[in-house]
Amino acid sequence: MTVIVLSGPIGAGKSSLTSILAKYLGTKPFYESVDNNPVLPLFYADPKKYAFLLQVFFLNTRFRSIKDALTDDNNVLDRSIYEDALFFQMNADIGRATKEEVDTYYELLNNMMGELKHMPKKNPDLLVHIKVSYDTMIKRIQKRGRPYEQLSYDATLEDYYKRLLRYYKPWYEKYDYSPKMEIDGDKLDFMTDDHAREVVLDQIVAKLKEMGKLPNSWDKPTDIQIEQP
Ligand SMILES: Nc1ncnc2c1ncn2[C@@H]1O[C@H](COP(=O)(O)OP(=O)(O)OP(=O)(O)O)[C@@H](O)[C@H]1O
Ligand SMILES: Nc1nc(=O)c2ncn([C@H]3C[C@H](O)[C@@H](CO)O3)c2[nH]1
Repeated sequence: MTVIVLSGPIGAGKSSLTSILAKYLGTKPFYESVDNNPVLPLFYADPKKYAFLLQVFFLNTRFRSIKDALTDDNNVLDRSIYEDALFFQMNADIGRATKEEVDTYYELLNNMMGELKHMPKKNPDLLVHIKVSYDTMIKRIQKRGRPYEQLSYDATLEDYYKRLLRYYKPWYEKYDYSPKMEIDGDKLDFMTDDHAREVVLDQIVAKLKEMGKLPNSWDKPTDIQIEQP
């Protein structure tokens, strides 16, 4: 059983790479709740009011996914519980949560992380982090087109996104729940460039091999269908 988690800023390409990887490795993809998330549009309209509620929503869905993913089978998750505190801490730092909300959040998070220690598998096998610059992030956010994420919807999102990128660097450096590797999301256009996609998949397979974590049943597929969103 092999569990891979993706990480990276908004629009970095996590869902896209999750789908590609799941097809390539023949594993099961788990996606973050976005289009079926009733709190996300409320948060972008009024971040101060909804930051805590959104975080509890995500924490709950991420906890369910990682619990399922660590229980059986080979899985790929497009973002995991390990990035949850990064988002909430950043929102708290810019005044979007009260002290009571911050304290309650961290108690809940610690409680949930404690539960993972009792799972058949305690940690993922590999974290694949997609690193992107601000320019790439914005291009991808525009390409995907969720209205409430656009700078035209709220000009203060520029600061929010730039800040998010600053929080990711130390977060990735500190992450130690599993082995990790970084993909250059600026250079490797794995959605439209076949060669770039092969480079990315080769890098991930090489890392899994080196760790002895490539599923035994795996055969390199000759072709995989890429769904353009
Ligand atoms: N490497 C890439 N090259 C070119 N386009 C990409 C790449 N990665 C993602 N995209 C495009 O950028 C957009 C955002 O990608 P995706 O939804 O996978 O990001 P994400 O990291 O899952 O975002 P979020 O954090 O918001 O869930 C999509 O339109 C996708 O097709
Ligand atoms: N505040 C906040 N906390 C989170 O844990 C979190 N995780 C994701 N998101 C937002 C980013 C994208 O708009 C969209 C898809 O990733 O959801 C979050 N927002």
